[in-house]
Amino acid sequence: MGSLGPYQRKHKVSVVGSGNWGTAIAKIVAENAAENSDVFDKQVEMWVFEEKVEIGKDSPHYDASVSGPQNLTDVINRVHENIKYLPGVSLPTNLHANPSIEDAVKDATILVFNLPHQFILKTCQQIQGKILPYARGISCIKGVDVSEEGVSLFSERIGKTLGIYCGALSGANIANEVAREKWSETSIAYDPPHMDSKAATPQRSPTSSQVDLVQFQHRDTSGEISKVKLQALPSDYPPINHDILKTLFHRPYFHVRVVNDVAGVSISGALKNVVAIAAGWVEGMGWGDNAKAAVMRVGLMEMVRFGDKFFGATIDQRTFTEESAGVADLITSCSGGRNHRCAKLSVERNQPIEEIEQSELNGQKLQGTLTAVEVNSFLKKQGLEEDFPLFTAVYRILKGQMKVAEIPSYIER
Ligand SMILES: NC(=O)C1=CN([C@@H]2O[C@H](COP(=O)(O)OP(=O)(O)OC[C@H]3O[C@@H](n4cnc5c(N)ncnc54)[C@H](O)[C@@H]3O)[C@@H](O)[C@H]2O)C=CC1
Ligand SMILES: O=C(CO)COP(=O)(O)O
Repeated sequence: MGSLGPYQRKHKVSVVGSGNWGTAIAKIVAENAAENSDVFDKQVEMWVFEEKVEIGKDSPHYDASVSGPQNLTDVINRVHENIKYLPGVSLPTNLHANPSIEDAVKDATILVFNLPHQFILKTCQQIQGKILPYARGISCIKGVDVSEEGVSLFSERIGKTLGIYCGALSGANIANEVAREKWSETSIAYDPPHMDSKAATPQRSPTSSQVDLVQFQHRDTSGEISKVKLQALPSDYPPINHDILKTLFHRPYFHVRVVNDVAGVSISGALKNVVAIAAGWVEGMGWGDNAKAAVMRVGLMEMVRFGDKFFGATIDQRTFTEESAGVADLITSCSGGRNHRCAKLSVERNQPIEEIEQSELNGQKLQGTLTAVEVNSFLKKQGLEEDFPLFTAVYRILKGQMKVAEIPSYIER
């Protein structure tokens, strides 16, 4: 992409998270930052939750002069590979692994959040008041923030916690495939309040101190309406809009469609993980593809019903069928995802899925197990468990209150 116009400042991009998907997305944005150095600062920061790693003698990265466990960040910056969470994939040299979250985010105008959902709110609290007030975010997290009281989108929780606008990215994107540059599609949802489109004209008067009070569109089922002071992006930066997000995320092997439906993109990404667990169990039973297709059919219906019931006013139902974040993600997750794989192994080995997660994933985290429990606590409080029989069955099987063999009769009721 060529120059975006007469802007004097470049966007600085930071990725918060460095797991399997966190690192794959960081690779993508670092590649694009390097290729679009008129718009983006070349160096991309990636915050790493620091830990020690050992490099075995049989590894190509073994260095006899360095003995014992090493910091993961030091290893990533030395060998340009995340040997723990994305082994075997070379990372661009302009991607910098940073163990300090405050340092990693302090100058960023675009923050990409990519962590297992259980860690995101605590992580955001660590950087409250320490980011640029006019930064914008994209959440790649597949989960929803659910409590007995209500369901809210992580993009909105991040936005509220940090006082910024945050969109969402989700799609049929098994990280190991994307990182190896096998073609896939994704959906980015970005629909900031009108002030950002006004900021698209560099002629406008505005300074970094301009503050607009913006009422965020309410998508929280608890009924809470939040007002967030959203600061306009200074006009010497290229506007953060659909075009620039495409420039940042689209690769020849990673095709991006940018839409406005943040709720639809987020909800489908979260709920498909619950369905993928059921699909894995059914496959583990040796019941075959027809059975798995039945679980996926019912699961998709429940995803759509959930979105309609709790986010009806704001969601675009077409997202579930027309965007990568919908049915395409459901299909890939029920074939090659970790939730599916661990659930399948748990039936085959007659072992709890948490034990399989521990033994098979080397620190990566399942999202479907936690989401199933969180969604159930909300549905139970609403008296709606029976309206979502597959989600309820997944919860009950996880809790040992039902058996996988009961799924067919339970979801038919
Ligand atoms: N892996 C995949 O294929 C895809 C994952 N996603 C979604 O992306 C999100 C992030 O997933 P992954 O990057 O795959 O993570 P992951 O499953 O690889 O999780 C490991 C990450 O969690 C971090 N971590 C562990 N304890 C932590 C703590 N206390 N605080 C902060 N971080 C901690 C680890 O340092 C590591 O970076 C999830 O919501 C997932 O559903 C989305 C698309 C594809
Ligand atoms: O979201 C994914 C693919 O789009 C990956 O799903 P898993 O977390 O089950 O691997």
